[in-house]
Amino acid sequence: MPRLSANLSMLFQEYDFLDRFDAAVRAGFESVEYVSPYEYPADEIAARLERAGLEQALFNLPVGDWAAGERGLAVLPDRIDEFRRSVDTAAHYAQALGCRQVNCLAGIGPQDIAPAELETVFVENLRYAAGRLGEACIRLLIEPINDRIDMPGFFLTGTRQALDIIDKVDSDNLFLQYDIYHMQIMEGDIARTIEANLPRIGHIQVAGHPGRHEPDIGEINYPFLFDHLDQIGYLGWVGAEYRPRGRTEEGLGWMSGFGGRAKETSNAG
Ligand SMILES: O=C(O)C(=O)[C@H](O)CO
Ligand SMILES: [Mg+2]
Repeated sequence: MPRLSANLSMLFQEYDFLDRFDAAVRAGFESVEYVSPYEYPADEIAARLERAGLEQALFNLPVGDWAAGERGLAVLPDRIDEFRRSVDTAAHYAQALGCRQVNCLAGIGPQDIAPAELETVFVENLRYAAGRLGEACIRLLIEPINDRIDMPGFFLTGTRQALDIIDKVDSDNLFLQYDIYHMQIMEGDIARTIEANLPRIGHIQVAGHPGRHEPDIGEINYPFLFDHLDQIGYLGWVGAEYRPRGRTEEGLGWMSGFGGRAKETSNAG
């Protein structure tokens, strides 16, 4: 069974944000992740992590004005200075939280700017950020996200596109964040894609589809995929990034259930 990280932007919303850390460890998670730590002082979050004995698996670079619909700054030609400052902010938080990797959301590009121009901005921003974060021993990740349901207009939507961009950036500090839920919607072929790109994958996330609920609801065979991750030697975190159907604690049966079911699968084979 891979090591699990609780995504506190989606799980445990029954609690105030800072109380979600204790809830996560009570439920059996070893680490946490979330969209944004920046609303809280870094030392306050660090104290919650330490008290709970949790690792900080990941968070995002500042994403812009989320409530206004922004989903990252990295492709926006008129926000390059802000993007660069945001990298410093993320490095400060990552160091305070002992976090070894951060995810850069590409963003939603203005419709009147050609994709090729957005990509040029993205590549240059990523090259800057990968270098700056590398100096602090923090890995940079990019995550393709589905633009069919969750983020219409999002710039980065597929594995091939992400790997091409990583190649163009040409840094040894830029990795893929592979969110199985998004990639099931956009392209499928999950197990083979992960295996083929294992050294380039820095983080994996899970949710059921359709609905983005618990991983044991829907069409994706997570018992098989978790077993596969163990067999191919994936050593990173698997982030539980889903919208619980009810109270978070009541839907956590998958955490123990998958270990047993995955073992049965391999015994049967
Ligand atoms: O939406 C997702 O899948 C993400 O992981 C983004 O980084 C938002 O947290
Ligand atoms: Mg994700």
